[in-house]
Formats: sequence, C-alpha cells, structure tokens
Amino acid sequence: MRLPESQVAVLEAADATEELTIDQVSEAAGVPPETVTGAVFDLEDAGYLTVSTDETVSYTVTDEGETYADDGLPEVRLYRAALDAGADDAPVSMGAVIGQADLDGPEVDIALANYARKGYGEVESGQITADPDADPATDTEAAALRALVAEEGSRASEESLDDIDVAHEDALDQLVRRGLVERTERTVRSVTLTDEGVTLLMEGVEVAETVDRLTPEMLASGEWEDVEFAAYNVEADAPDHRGGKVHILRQTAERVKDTLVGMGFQEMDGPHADSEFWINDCLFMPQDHPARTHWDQFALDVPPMDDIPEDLLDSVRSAHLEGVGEDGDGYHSPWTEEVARGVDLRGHTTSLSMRYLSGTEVGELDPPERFFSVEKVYRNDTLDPTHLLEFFQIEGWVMAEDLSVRDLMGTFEEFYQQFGITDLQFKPHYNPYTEPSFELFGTHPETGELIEIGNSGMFREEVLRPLGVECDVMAWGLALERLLMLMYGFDDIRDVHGTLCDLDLLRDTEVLH
Ligand SMILES: N[C@@H](Cc1ccccc1)C(=O)O
Repeated sequence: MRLPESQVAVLEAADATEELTIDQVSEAAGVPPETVTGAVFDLEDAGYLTVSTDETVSYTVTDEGETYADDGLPEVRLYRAALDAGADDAPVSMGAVIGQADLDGPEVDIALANYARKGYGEVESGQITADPDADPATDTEAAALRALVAEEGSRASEESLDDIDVAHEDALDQLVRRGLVERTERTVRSVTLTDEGVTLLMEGVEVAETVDRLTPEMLASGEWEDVEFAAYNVEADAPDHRGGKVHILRQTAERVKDTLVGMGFQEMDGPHADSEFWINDCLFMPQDHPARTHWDQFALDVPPMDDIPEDLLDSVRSAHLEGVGEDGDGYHSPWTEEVARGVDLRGHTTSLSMRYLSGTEVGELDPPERFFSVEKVYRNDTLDPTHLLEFFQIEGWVMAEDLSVRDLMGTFEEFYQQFGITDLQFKPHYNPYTEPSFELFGTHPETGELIEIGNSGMFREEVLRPLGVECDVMAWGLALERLLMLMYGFDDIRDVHGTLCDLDLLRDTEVLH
C-alpha cells in the first residue's frame, strides 16, 4: 500500500492501545500539527484511525495575579488592616486603614470594588467596617489563585483544580473577570490505530511520492502527467490567522453609500465643527430652544465663524423674528448674530443639508435633486446601550415639486428593504424644522423590541424660504448604528464602539454587498 508521506508518518507514530494527541503524534512523527491533523482526517476516513475529541479548559495566572498570589488580594489586605484598626468594633476612617494595608494606586480601587461584594464589611462616607465573621482563609478566589500558582508553570487543568478542592466555577470566573487569570479553551483530538490500521502496518506501507503544487517546470517538461497530486483536506484544522479588516460600521457605511448612490443620490461633505447658524438657526430652532444648550450640544471655545453669507444671515434672522409668508409669525424671543456665529460640534448632519440647500456648496440647485451623507455627529447624551456621545447619521433629502409624505415613506421602504428590513413603522413626531414629521421604527431581530431608527419630515417654509428654496424638500436623519443592530442582532451599541466592543462580533460579522 502506498500512502502520502505525512499519512505514513502518522500511522507509524500512532498506537493501537494508547490514545495519542495530535501534538504527541506531531512530535513523534516530526511533522507539524496542521499536517498531522490533515493526515489524521484522511486516515480516519479510510478507516485506519479513530479520532476522539476532548474540549479542555486551562487557566494561566497573569502577572497581576502572580503579584496578588504573593502579597494577598487587595481586599484581603484591606480586611486585615481594618481588623487591626478595630473596624470590627466600630467604623474606622478609610484613609488610615488604606495606609496600613499598604495599598497603592489602582489597588485601592480594586480593594474597594471587591470588599463589600465578598462580605468583608462595608465602606460608606469615608468610614470602613469589618465583619468579624468574615474569614480570608475561606476566600475562594484567593484559594483558587494560590492553587493555580502552585501548579507547575502556573498552568492547571480543570481536573487538577478539582483535586485541590477549590474549583468553584464562580471563583475562577471572578478571577478571569478581574484579569488575574486567563482562560483558554482548546479542542484536543486524540488518535488510536484501528484493527485495519494495525493490519495495514503489518502488511507494510510505502511512501507515495505526491506533489502538492503544480510548477511551470512540470508543465513545460510534461512531468505533470505522471506525478500523483496530494489531495487538499479543506476540513483540516488550521491555525487562526486574524488579519486587520475594515470595521463593520465602516463597511456598512460604505454599503449605505452605494445603496443611496444607486438610488440617484449625490454625497454631501462638510465640517464636523460648524457654526450654530448652520446647525440650528437655519433649521428654525429658536436660540433659546432647550436642545441648544450645553446639556445637548458640545460648544467649542474657538473664534466665531465669520464666513456666513450676509444675505442668508439676514433672511434667517428675519424668519426667526418675523416669520415667513403673509401669515407668518416669528418666535418672540431674542436672536443674536453672536449666538449664530458660535461654533459647536454638529449634533446632526442636517447642517450639511442646510449648506447644500442654500446654494453655498454646489451652487443653485435645479429640482429634482437628491443628496445624502453618512457622517459622524456628536451629542452630549448619557451613555447607555443605545446612546453614545458620537454616532453616524445617514442624512438625506430630496428636492422636487409636489412631494408628499407618501414619497418619504416609499423612499424609506425602498432603502431599508435593501438591508432586509421590511417591517418599518412610522410615528408622528415634532421637529421645529419639519411639518409633518415622523419617526421610524424597526423591530430588533433578537429582542423583538421596537427601536427608533430615524427621524424625518418635510422641511417647513420657515426653513426653505430663507435658503431661497421654492419647491418641496423631504428630509431625514437615520442612525447607522441602529441599522447595524437590526442587521446583525446585537443590542448594545457599545458592542461596536469603544473599549467594551465585542471583538468576536467585529471579527466574525460579514457585511455583504
Ligand atoms: N436632524 C434630525 C433628523 C432630521 C433631518 C432632516 C429632517 C428631519 C429630521 C435628527 O438629528 O434627529
């Protein structure tokens, strides 16, 4: 029997009675583990080997963990110092106890974060108490850490931890969460020779000369006709290689751009830090509107913007003070150029729509016109699963004669359908700059919750006339991150942004065009 070299090496290294892991076979046969794995699958298919699979978990103590294994966990040190200071009798001042516990810098926070959780006592308004019944000797985290360090080379399998009687899953989980221990999961395959395998070896196997790639020389010489090619095993385990890739948010932004370009839109571009004039005043937002305070927007301490066209400044001021049209009425509140020229981080990209609609970016517009942007905006929001201080807005507008809300709804349906979202819901809404206005909702694929994905409406006269626009304009601002949530089913925006992001989600998600 003739077999490829790697298979012969594996057969010869394997045993009929003793299970050997791929690594052991690799070492014995002098063949790399990936090659062994490939050969093992082929030999298993041919019936010469059986393969068993074992999932193993191993734990490694980190440098920080090593330090605490020597010096004691910060919370335990705090407890001992608190006892020494008599905090089991009456509350004692924190400052002195921390000094005594010899905790420095981040250790103080770590001690405080774990002290009450583990029942060592309470910390309140600078005073610390110690529970006299708490016992550091029964601290399962400390015990698990010691046991792991005691294991040779700081490595241990779950079984050996069981033996040392500290394998409380919770304690290990906590240590992992605290960054004191790293957990590694691995699939280990082991092989044994089958009877057929033994028979085959006794009958004798020879190495078949196989060729793993076709070369120009082989083609030229005609040698390719006589050689035997090795089959590729596409199921073999291979080491993971993780290259860099474009962030899924960026990839989706690109897809959104392509989609809108396909729908006949042109892209807008403009400053992230812009005057309040373009961000708010053009949008008929009164200068004393609650959204125009530092609670919502980030004002920048920079010189005022001086290149706002004078005639526009006048027409917008007049819209605010006197209103637009015969029956128009302005806001009866102050309007100053000083406020209008102040510079903010834009809270929406509707500032770009104003710049373009006013004719200052691409000149006078000739309806029908369609523009969009997919750009970052900044808001002084409270961080939570659906809000960040910055996010991407999909801004867009269509300028044409006789538009109606049906056109707007139809546009959204066409747009979202291309991302597989077909269950849009619309809710009447209020914006100072659109009438009518409505918010858009979609259903989260995992939680089933309705989530807001955008805001839209028909720009009102008070916005359009000062800009010199005579026909209708329908417009919107959609949240790119929310679209992403509906597409990929994550439910915390921090999974894709910032330090808490879900790396597996970012690595494994494929954005298809
Ligand atoms: N500026 C709005 C979106 C919007 C744009 C244009 C018209 C209507 C609404 C927002 O940020 O929520």
